[in-house]
Amino acid sequence: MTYLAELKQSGDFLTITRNNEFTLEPVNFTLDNGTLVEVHDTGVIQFTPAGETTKDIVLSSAVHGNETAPIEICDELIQHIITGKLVLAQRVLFIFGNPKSINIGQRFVDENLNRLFNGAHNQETDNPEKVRAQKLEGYVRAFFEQGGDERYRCHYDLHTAIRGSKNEKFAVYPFLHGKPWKKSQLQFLLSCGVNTVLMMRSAATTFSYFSSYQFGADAFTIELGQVKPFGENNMASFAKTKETLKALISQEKVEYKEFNADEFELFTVHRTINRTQAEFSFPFPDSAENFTGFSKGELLATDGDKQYFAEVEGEAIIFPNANVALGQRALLTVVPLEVDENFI
Ligand SMILES: O=C(O)CCC(=O)N[C@@H](CCC(=O)O)C(=O)O
Ligand SMILES: [Zn+2]
Repeated sequence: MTYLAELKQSGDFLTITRNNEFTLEPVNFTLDNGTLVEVHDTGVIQFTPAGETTKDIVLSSAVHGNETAPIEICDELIQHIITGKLVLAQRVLFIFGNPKSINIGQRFVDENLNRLFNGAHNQETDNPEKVRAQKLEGYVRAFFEQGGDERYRCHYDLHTAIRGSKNEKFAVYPFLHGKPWKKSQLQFLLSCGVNTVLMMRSAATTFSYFSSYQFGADAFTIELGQVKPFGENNMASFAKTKETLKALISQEKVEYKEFNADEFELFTVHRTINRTQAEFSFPFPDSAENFTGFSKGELLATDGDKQYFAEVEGEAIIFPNANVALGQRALLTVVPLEVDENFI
């Protein structure tokens, strides 16, 4: 096996993944501490500690290849696990989503991988991202099903945003179909340095929605800052996230501080604006940050002949992107949300 010795010695699964953009022969081996290591495919590595575990945890990064900070965080965790510096107490599946897009330093190669989950890859024409989405769904399904449905499940899909954000770190809570939002998850996020959460109001084809909807996992898309090339991330700004993730995977039980609504900024989606026309534009510059609020009546976007104006005072913009494919989300707008009986 060509890469096995290298993996055992360095733990550098990221480089092995980058050197094998589309496939990698599966291998497995056991660490001195008894943890079983299983490489299922390029970018997909599973760890099963020898002792009793209670949680099945998925940590994904590189669903967008140019979002390097999450890749660096997961790379370090994987290396520490394989070299024995970090001893796991829980089952963990790490995923580097789109290896080729890491290598070309782009969000995606042919198509945005994070619009292809929950079956959305089942379209007539194939491309590598559709194939990958289908395979990743299979690995996540096998991982959760192998654990069994009595166990605790979570999936944190780590990203960085294209624009700067007034609230630097924030998370997207996928639509729960009426189930309550969990304060304990907000406490986990706060411990990661994330105090801002957007509650989605509809089904999606994102990776986090897939794990939430199909497997009842506590799942989030977590935006950890702004996109930067490798080597340009200020890793100090990710220290809390890294420590919290380490604790999650290496401890039997983690205690977070008591919930206090005042420590959070919560938002709910007001609406989604899709690009339907080739001529699509925003009236604000690329420097306009996520969470910038608009006054009622101000122009938000122009899609062909249709203009969208802010419907409520303070309607704030998230993920504006005029370059998305036709039919895709070009902008989310959000409004504040108070903690009420829908939180448990
Ligand atoms: O900054 C941007 O415009 C996009 C950052 C990003 O990749 N965000 C995710 C959010 C996924 C979700 O809605 O849960 C995405 O657009 O895929
Ligand atoms: Zn992303």
